[in-house]
Amino acid sequence: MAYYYDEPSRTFSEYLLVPGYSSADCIPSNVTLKTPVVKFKKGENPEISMNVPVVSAIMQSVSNDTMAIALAREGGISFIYCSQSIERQAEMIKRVKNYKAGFVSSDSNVHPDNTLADVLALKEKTGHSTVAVTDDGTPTGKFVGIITSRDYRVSRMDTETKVSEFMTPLSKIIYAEDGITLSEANDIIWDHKINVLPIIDGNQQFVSFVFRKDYDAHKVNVNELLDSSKRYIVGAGVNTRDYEERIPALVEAGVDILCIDSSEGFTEWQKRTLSYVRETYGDKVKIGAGNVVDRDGFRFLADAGADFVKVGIGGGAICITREAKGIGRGQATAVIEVARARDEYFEETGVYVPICSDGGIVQDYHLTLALAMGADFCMLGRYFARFDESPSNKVIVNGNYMKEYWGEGSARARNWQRYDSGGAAKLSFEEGVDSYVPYAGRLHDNLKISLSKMKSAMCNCGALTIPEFQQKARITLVSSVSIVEGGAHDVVLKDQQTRAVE
Ligand SMILES: NC(=O)c1ccc[n+]([C@@H]2O[C@H](COP(=O)([O-])OP(=O)(O)OC[C@H]3O[C@@H](n4cnc5c(N)ncnc54)[C@H](O)[C@@H]3O)[C@@H](O)[C@H]2O)c1
Repeated sequence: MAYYYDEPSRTFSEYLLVPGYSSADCIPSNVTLKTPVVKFKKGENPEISMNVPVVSAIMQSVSNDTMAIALAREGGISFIYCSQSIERQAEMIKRVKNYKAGFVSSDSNVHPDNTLADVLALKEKTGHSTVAVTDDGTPTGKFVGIITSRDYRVSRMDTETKVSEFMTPLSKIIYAEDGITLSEANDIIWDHKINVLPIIDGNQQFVSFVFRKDYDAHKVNVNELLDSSKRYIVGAGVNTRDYEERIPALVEAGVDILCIDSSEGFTEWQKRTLSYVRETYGDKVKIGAGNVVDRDGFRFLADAGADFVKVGIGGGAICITREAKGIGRGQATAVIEVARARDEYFEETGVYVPICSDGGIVQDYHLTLALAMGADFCMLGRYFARFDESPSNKVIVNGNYMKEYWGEGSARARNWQRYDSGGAAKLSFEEGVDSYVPYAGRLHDNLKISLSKMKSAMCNCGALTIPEFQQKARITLVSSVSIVEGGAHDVVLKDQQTRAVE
């Protein structure tokens, strides 16, 4: 006879935090959101931690190199999607690892025979007023001069004037050699009171610009997540099929952490993939696995060598696994059970295996609840898909800006042909949908607000760190009637249609 659970499985919206005592030093600016990402032994520190407890989902519409740079800048990690060719995914990883914060590859370049008219057209197109002059007009050509708005007067000059006649030549420019650190570059900018510093290699080839105005932006990102060589940390998804080719290519490209991407992690496929990593790389290559929704699944993956375990089946906004196959579990219930299993495993073995809650985050407070219930960090898809930095198109739908967002189980993602049902018969049903989400602007602005809500709630519970929060949190189930009470109620909401009476 089938096993029946005593309790229904529940989602985050069914719970609330009950505040506890907060002392005077319990203020949001004192809260740290640092959290472990990979397993560690009792008394030791994890080799990878994050400064904010969020990662972006392994999805075509969410995590590419642009998103990875933006999120690492804020202290989190993106897992670049694996539903693409190995070469393309490795290229994305390389772009993140080669990205040097503060060193900007120029998008505005001309050659000496171009004219003022060309410069003005370029400025109109890029919106940038600093133009590099290289012998071939490319961003990597031989650097011969620079043009800023101080070099020309449109009202007094013929627009056919050649660039070579009005540019500031290299002999009159302060520049620096490639290899300089950002802080050294900024010192030169300050000492010489200049706005831009060209970086040139030993052969006079142009490498990048460092701008004075970026200095403050860089300083603002106190949470940036960097490796020991000061490069951004980046993750990548892998599957349980081509791992023997894909993982070496990603490792070669410099990936910091991998995660097996699947709706269901309690499988022999995942054990084989984890064994391959341990046999080939020992503990040097970090890899998470999942997804699971119960104690047995967690223990299976922890024993198989996972560095972290991802929790959640069917909770994603674009996921229809529950409807398609009747498989899944309420996200809150899954996190609570797996967190208990993680603590029990830690007691028994002295090894702490972090868990990641994947899916089901609709409101910002759901993130806070997931952490309170024991998640070490959360993976989000829809949340990040809404931002400028996600790879998908921005479109206008019924007069509103939207971003496209599609599931990895949708036909759109699966067009990248890796899926079959394990044999000759192709999977003929979808487990994800193709959709729009409201466009929300820059990642930095949105994440700042979400995390400040989290810090504020932690303070209400008297906690300054995530582990302390998990110890102190008191969580209550709410009745359906009190959920109504929690929203705006018994008032007439004002909207754009409301007109003042003169
Ligand atoms: N988290 C969720 O709730 C959820 C739900 C649905 C889909 N998804 C996403 O959709 C995508 C597809 O998920 P999935 O579970 O279908 O992918 P999957 O690749 O893990 O599994 C697809 C099928 O292939 C089989 N399989 C896996 N490795 C194999 C191997 N080496 N040899 C033979 N057969 C093998 C599996 O048993 C399964 O039947 C993933 O990106 C996943 O994250 C997520």
